Amino acid sequence: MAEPALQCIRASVAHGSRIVVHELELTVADGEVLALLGPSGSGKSTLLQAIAGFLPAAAGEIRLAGRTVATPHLQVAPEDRAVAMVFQNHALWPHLSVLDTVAYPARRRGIRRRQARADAAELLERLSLGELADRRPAELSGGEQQRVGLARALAREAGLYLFDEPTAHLDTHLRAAFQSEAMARQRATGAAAVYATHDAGEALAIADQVALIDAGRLVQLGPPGQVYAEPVSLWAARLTGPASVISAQLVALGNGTAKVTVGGAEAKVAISRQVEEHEGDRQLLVRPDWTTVGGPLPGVVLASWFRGPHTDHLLDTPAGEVLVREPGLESRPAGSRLSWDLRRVWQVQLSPGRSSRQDG
Ligand SMILES: Nc1ncnc2c1ncn2[C@@H]1O[C@H](COP(=O)(O)OP(=O)(O)OP(=O)(O)O)[C@@H](O)[C@H]1O
Repeated sequence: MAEPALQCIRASVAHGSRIVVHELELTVADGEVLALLGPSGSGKSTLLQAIAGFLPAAAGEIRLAGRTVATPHLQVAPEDRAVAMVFQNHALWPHLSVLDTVAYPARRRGIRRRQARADAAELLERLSLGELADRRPAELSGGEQQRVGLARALAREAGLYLFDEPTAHLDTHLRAAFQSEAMARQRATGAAAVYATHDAGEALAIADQVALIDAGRLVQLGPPGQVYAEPVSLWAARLTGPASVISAQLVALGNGTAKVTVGGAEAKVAISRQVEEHEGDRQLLVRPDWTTVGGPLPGVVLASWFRGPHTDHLLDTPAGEVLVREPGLESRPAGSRLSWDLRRVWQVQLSPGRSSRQDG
């Protein structure tokens, strides 16, 4: 079997004498995308810098394609690691046109000038940068410079791409274009990727595995659907999306279903096996997309937010406040009654997580 693209084995990383990444265990298979999701200051960039070779490992080991590149006694130079680091901000060479900037990685690989420029032009088109091809960095806006830097990073060939919040300053549509281009490249080349972000939607959309990082420690690791539906703590639940916690009675009915009682009314919900083991009066996690408007449960509208594809209503219910979701634009006046239904719940550990920091 092929060696994993990346293995962090109890890897710790420090800035000076301060350890900021603690004994991290991670494996990224060939072709896999791992999202590092954590609040600002949780250590995402620090970990990427250690993987890229800009920072040493304070403890443990980092392997790339089976080769040890970092231990406390070894630090293989960045240029000798087959990784491409994609930052938020890239320094561009002032004398090169956008086209030649993006053609540069291919030229370095020995590809002929005409071919390299043709490939670069195609990549620029796909990233909606075609019109800038002849300009120099001084003639670009800050956001355009950033996108050219991203294009140049994508033009590199590597076994592992490291993305450090690459879309943080991009407009929504450019963000989507960059994400789809980055993922298409990564799939086409069979490379693996580690993608650091504090945007849960982005992490869940692009990743095969999501690692939740809090204060330099791994809190949860799993496929997007699992970290979203089965967060290990309230902190993990809030990091991965909107969540309400209700106090309600839960009785398991078998076959992954249960009855939840709210103010004397009942809803039949889906549960995972872990929830079944804990039936009785519970603190239950409810995602807005696990609810529908209309149904057996009572509530009164406290506030509503139109979000484009859907409207979220905050309801006061006998089980506590719940965010309920309805497709489209629906105005429901504050104080009006709104019945609702519940399709799924998750038993949540109410400890906020390892750190006292909540949402960064
Ligand atoms: N060059 C540095 N010297 C000293 N401490 C640093 C340095 N860079 C980062 N730190 C500290 O290390 C910790 C982790 O920072 P890091 O930049 O890795 O977090 P992050 O998750 O990438 O945050 P962000 O999302 O804001 O980029 C923070 O406490 C930060 O203050």
